[in-house]
Amino acid sequence: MSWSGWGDPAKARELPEPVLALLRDLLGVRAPGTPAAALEAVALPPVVLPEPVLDALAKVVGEHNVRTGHEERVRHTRGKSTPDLLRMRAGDGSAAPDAVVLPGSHEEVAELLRVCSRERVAVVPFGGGTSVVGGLAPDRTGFAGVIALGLGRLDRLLSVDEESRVAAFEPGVRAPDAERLLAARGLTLGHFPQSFEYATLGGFAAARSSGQASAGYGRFDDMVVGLTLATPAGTLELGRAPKSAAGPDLRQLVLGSEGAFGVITALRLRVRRAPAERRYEGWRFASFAQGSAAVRALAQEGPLPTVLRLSDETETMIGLAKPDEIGSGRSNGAPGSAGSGGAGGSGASGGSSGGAAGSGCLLVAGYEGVRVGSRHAAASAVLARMGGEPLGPEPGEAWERGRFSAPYLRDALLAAGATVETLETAGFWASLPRLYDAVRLALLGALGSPLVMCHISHVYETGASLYFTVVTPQDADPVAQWERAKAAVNAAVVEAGGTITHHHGVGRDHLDAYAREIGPVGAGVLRAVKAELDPAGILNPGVLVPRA
Ligand SMILES: Cc1cc2nc3c(=O)[nH]c(=O)nc-3n(C[C@H](O)[C@H](O)[C@H](O)COP(=O)(O)OP(=O)(O)OC[C@H]3O[C@@H](n4cnc5c(N)ncnc54)[C@H](O)[C@@H]3O)c2cc1C
Repeated sequence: MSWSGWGDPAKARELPEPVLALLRDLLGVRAPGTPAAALEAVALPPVVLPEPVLDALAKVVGEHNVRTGHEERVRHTRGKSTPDLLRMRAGDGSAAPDAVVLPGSHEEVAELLRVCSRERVAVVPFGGGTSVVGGLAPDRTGFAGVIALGLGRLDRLLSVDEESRVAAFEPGVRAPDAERLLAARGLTLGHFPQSFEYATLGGFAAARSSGQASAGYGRFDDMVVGLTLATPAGTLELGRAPKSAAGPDLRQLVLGSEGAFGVITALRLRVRRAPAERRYEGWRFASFAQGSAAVRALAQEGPLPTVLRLSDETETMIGLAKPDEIGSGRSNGAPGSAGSGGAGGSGASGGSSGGAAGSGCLLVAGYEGVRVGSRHAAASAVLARMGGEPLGPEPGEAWERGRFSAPYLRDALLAAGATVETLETAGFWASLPRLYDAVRLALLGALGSPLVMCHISHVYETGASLYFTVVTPQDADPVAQWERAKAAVNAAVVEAGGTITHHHGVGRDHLDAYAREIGPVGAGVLRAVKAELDPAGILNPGVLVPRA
């Protein structure tokens, strides 16, 4: 993983000329961004953890598994939000941990938590490091130091109960490895977030992740049937049965706990048969409102495809649903041109022309697993009844090919002088149009005339999430510029009655808005749980739990 950007450096992407022209002509991006500092030049604070404490940690995990080297600390500094990347590119490593500690078992995690509670060392559970909400940069005030608890050594598939369709994993297993291990038995989790290449199972549970195929496989929290949580107060073992009436479901207290209540050291996950058949395709709707009504009809009346994604007019026009094709020539050239959105041009192979070039909204529907033919036929009838125009397989297959590509564009955009960031929320169907308008207006108010794109890709009978991508020229202080925009959006989401996050989590970036969302009683409940499980307050301080 690139330390100052996203993903495998070998897959880094240059911006093609049409995209540079778009940045110049449409957005007014004039100057390139500051080039990324060299890794050796990142300024880190001195290691303040006293030697005896480092020795005590080494006694638990072995000397080799307590790392204080420059590169190791840089690679465990912050997550992968755009402000995180802007700070890292500028050589600002001020949030670095003093040490990276790598436990190899539940018992070692439990013992580390005891040592750290005693020595007042803050502990940041670190999975794939892909947090986009400031979940890996704790408030170190009052602590003797901070360690990143790297979970990469806890990377085993523990067991598979094929009869119950439950697989047990350690938390540091990355998503591609989980899929590979399950595929060997003909199984799948079906969890494919855009951070798939690097994020871990423990991180998915801790942040209540939701993947691109959530319509078919559910959110990650739907997949978790059991958990083991190491806390300073002892171990919590949860999940004796799929469902239970034995009081409140404490699993829900661990899901989304973002490392603030304990460290997830094992997960038992519902798995499914790997799909034998897959079918992806595109549809065109005249407007986002018309497409939303169609998506709602599928969510409420069924049948739901496995993947369902509706881009608004701007996202369709830019072609973000098919990032692999931006500027590649495969999509008729320039983003914003007819074919790039898939609503009209080249995407029409196998279907009708899709109407006016570049107009309307692209819907991608993917069907996987069993009864693909009959589900496709029934869902297609609903989409056609709701005004959809079939575009054939190409736009859907193009989306599937490029589904993990978009984050690689972000680094090139930052280097070119544009800030690009994503925001997400969710609400009930009846409030969704108001939420959509509120977020867009907040962004326009804060940033002037940014490019704002949106899609719906997680749907429920009662509502859906809205996922925005924003591109704007960087000013002299792009971090402060983005923080102003983010504060405006957070306020607008709360005001419009949406939730502050559908799947990215709370971290530090959403903490104030989250406190408003749950109110003083809710915040008090979280503080009480934290006080019980983590009396010394060492676990990810400043993340998730609102201060009194
Ligand atoms: C380019 C990009 C695309 C993304 N796309 C999606 C998407 O499509 N859907 C989505 O849901 N999210 C997405 N995310 C957000 C992110 O990938 C998720 O939040 C993911 O769940 C984080 O997993 P991780 O292993 O990287 O966790 P980390 O980033 O390492 O940690 C996240 C939080 O969980 C805590 N934590 C991690 N592991 C444990 C553990 N074992 N026990 C207790 N606490 C733990 C950490 O302390 C932190 O607070 C994206 C992020 C990026 C950068």
